[in-house]
Amino acid sequence: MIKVGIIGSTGYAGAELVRILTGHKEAEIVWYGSRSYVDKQYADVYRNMFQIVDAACMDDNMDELARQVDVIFTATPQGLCASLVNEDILSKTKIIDLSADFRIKDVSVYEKWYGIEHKSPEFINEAVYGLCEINRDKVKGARLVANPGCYTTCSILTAYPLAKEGIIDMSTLIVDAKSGTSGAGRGAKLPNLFCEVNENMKPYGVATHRHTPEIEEQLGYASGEKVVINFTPHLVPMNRGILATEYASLKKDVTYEDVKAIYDKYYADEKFVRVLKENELPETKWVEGSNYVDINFKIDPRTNRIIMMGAIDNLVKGAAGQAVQNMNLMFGMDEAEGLNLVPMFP
Ligand SMILES: NC(=O)C1=CN([C@@H]2O[C@H](COP(=O)(O)OP(=O)(O)OC[C@H]3O[C@@H](n4cnc5c(N)ncnc54)[C@H](OP(=O)(O)O)[C@@H]3O)[C@@H](O)[C@H]2O)C=CC1
Ligand SMILES: CC(=O)N[C@@H](CCC(=O)OP(=O)(O)O)C(=O)O
Repeated sequence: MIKVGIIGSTGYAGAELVRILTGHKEAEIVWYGSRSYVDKQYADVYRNMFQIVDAACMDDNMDELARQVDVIFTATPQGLCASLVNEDILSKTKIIDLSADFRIKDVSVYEKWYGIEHKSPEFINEAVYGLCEINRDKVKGARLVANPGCYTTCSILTAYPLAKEGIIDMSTLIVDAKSGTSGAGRGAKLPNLFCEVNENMKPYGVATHRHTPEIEEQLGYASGEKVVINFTPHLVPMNRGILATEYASLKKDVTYEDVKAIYDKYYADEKFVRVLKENELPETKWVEGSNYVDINFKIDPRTNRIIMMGAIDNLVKGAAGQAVQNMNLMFGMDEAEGLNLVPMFP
């Protein structure tokens, strides 16, 4: 049994980790980390866990945690993991960080977009960007995994095969994405109150959202060129789900069959990526509660553009599910263990 500690177990991403790991055959949570609920029963913080989790929340003592567990998930605000990690801790345990601290290789880019000083830049190079479908082999040997962001997971996986095969003009790429409100976490924030979100749809972070450089960096590796995109996120009145719609000009004359063959080349054997049938478009409802990414595309011959679409559950493939997928790879377990979550409907 792998012993697991979660720092930030009381946030939305942490709670999703608890839900998924509760059903994992080879992992056991021994540390429910919290800042605000120390000594309180976890099942009193999240009552869906009544009679399922019998443990109290514990202080975020990283040194003690590193001695006790095989892997630590940090599901905490930006900057926290970077302020805790050091060589001693990494020599005792592995870390999967759900925040952005180790996702961006250029520390000055991180500091500019996040507006904070990076406290342990010496570990950035070592960290593996944990997008399993793309970096599987590197994840297997990692001590420190940077779990990708929710918008980024969806946006990158949706465009990756076409960027990699060079059939789209990367300078024309536009990513328009919508997220449910759980993406913003459990902390009370005025823009996320019921009356502000319900019956409403709003863009935010336009031209400034911190996921922009993460998408640009990863699609830059795929295409082999510097990528600069427009990324526009929107908040929509749903609990969970991300839908990314991406537009790019085609560099070649291609048919539906050509593009489908490219997606199949990369994803036909991927358990968690479902390239849909022709004319069936991704919807957040069909992936809710699961680790799937649903992807499809449409060629628009009038504009010579391709429209790529992807849907995920932000808390599962966009956070906790992907983190568990990374853990499975790091410990040589079945990559899908704990993740055989059938999407819920309605
Ligand atoms: N929500 C999502 O869909 C996604 C989130 N993420 C990332 O996951 C991380 C967690 O996000 P999310 O769960 O949404 O956020 P929440 O606000 O819901 O939870 C934050 C968690 O961090 C803990 N925490 C806050 N401040 C501190 C601190 N100074 N020291 C220790 N613990 C602290 C909180 O503890 P307590 O409540 O006990 O005070 C809580 O458990 C973030 O980095 C986020 O960007 C990534 C992908 C998707
Ligand atoms: C709806 C909403 O507010 N979503 C969050 C993204 C959550 C996420 O993936 O965040 P990290 O990259 O920090 O891990 C946001 O836009 O900031």
